[in-house]
Amino acid sequence: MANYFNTLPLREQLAQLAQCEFMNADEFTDGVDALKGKKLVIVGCGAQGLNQGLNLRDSGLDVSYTLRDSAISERRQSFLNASENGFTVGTYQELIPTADVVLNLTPDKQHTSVVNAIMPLMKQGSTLAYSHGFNIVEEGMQVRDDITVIMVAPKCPGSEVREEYKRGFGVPTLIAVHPENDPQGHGLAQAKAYAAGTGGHRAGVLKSSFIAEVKSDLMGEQTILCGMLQTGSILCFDKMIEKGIDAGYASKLIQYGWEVITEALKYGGVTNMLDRLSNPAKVKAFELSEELKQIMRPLYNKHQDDIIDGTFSRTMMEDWNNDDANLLKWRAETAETHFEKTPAGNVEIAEQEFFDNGILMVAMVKAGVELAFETMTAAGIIAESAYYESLHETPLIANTIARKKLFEMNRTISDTAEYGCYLYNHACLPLLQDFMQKIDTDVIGKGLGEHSNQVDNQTLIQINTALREHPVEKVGATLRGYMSAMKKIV
Ligand SMILES: NC(=O)C1=CN([C@@H]2O[C@H](COP(=O)(O)OP(=O)(O)OC[C@H]3O[C@@H](n4cnc5c(N)ncnc54)[C@H](OP(=O)(O)O)[C@@H]3O)[C@@H](O)[C@H]2O)C=CC1
Ligand SMILES: CC[C@](O)(C(C)=O)C(=O)O
Ligand SMILES: [Mg+2]
Ligand SMILES: [Mg+2]
Repeated sequence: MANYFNTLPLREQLAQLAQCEFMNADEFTDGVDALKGKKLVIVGCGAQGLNQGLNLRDSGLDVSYTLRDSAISERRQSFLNASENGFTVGTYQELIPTADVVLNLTPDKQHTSVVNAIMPLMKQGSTLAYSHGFNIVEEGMQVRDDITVIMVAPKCPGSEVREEYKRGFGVPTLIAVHPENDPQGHGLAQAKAYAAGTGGHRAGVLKSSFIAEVKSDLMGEQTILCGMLQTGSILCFDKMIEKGIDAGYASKLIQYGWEVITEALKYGGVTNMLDRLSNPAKVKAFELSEELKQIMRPLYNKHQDDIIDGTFSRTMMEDWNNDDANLLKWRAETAETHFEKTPAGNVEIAEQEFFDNGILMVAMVKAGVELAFETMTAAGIIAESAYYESLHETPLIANTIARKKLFEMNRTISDTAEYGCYLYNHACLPLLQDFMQKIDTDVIGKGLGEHSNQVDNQTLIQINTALREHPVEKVGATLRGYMSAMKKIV
């Protein structure tokens, strides 16, 4: 199989990268109708599988699960997830031939073998759905001509897909139809109904392409969403220990700090996050983030370039073929970091203190969000999609660190995201070594304290303007506006 993106002529690559359109709420008036009465069979019952299935069933659709034989006979967690929630569970032979739509929600690494196993069993004219386009775009999976191939990709971890649905809302979702596999022309109607069934239509749906989804999703997860938070956690923690800050305090400041800081991002973007700081702290955070952006820009460009030309996927697939040797080694190394091994202390940290004593963390989030957004849009990804993959999803990933540190983040995200996260971390740690030499506890651990509260008017005006004028803030304001308007309707 060849990398599908690399087989396309340049103009087609560019057209598909730029394919992304925010859909109006009135395009979802039919709700789940296109899938009503159809049999949906989900392969895999993990992070996305379980949570999407629960939402789809609550939306009135007929959902069951198929698992590999060993998962059923050994009553593994995926079997328990499905059966204890009252779903029918069966083997591929039992359920795939009955399915109108097969939702492939197994890890990306398994897609080729899973699709090769289920395809011969699939009904004539049925549909194969994905939540990430890696298999189609990077591996060039060829699907039988009579089968429709769609994607419904929630822009968040599986746990949030369910939590938002239970709140009567949903999560922003990207949908697509593979142009090579839409024999009956109903791919879009089915993808819309599937997105509505998960609740995604209440938060905002982007009509996009498999290619745009893959090239933006990989970029977001490797850089700001997971990589930057991992690197930032390790560097900030080690610096505080080096400077004599209590280990329990340092551990708590970071473990919960990302969540508190990025909550401000969720409500009012980078501007609001920096507005939570005093004026001198804001100036400091801005200056640090500008320096960070300059140092890290080549790394962000490299990640995007390697994703676009297929270098990243080739490298990761080599690791797949080597029994995940690197992934497993890097996972074990992460578990051994000082940050990961130091429990959060039993100390009270007030909400504002996370900002005041975490100026460097604020600077890292700002730098990472803006760089990821700038790099994606420079590569042809549309601003709305780049926003979801940089700013929007950062708080959702930060929540996972608050639960159980980097272990929880890397457990919750896909294996593909975890691999890319470590790759970024290994490159970024040495890159920031000199920068970190100059860092002291005024920006991480203790705050600016009683230092002069004076700022230069012109400097402050320039900083506020730069913050508010950044393109991620413009598109963010519009998209957050849609989300809150839609939330009120529910
Ligand atoms: N994690 C996330 O939040 C997000 C994931 N996605 C995408 O969703 C898809 C699913 O990812 P995710 O939910 O993380 O996956 P998980 O790792 O959580 O999936 C695990 C499930 O897949 C099954 N499985 C594993 N290997 C095989 C195999 N060889 N054959 C059959 N079943 C297998 C497991 O069953 P068993 O018990 O047999 O091992 C289990 O039910 C991916 O394409 C991912 O990119 C998209 C957005 C976010
Ligand atoms: C963290 C990245 C993600 O793409 C996601 C949760 O959206 C993944 O692959 O896990
Ligand atoms: Mg994603
Ligand atoms: Mg992903």
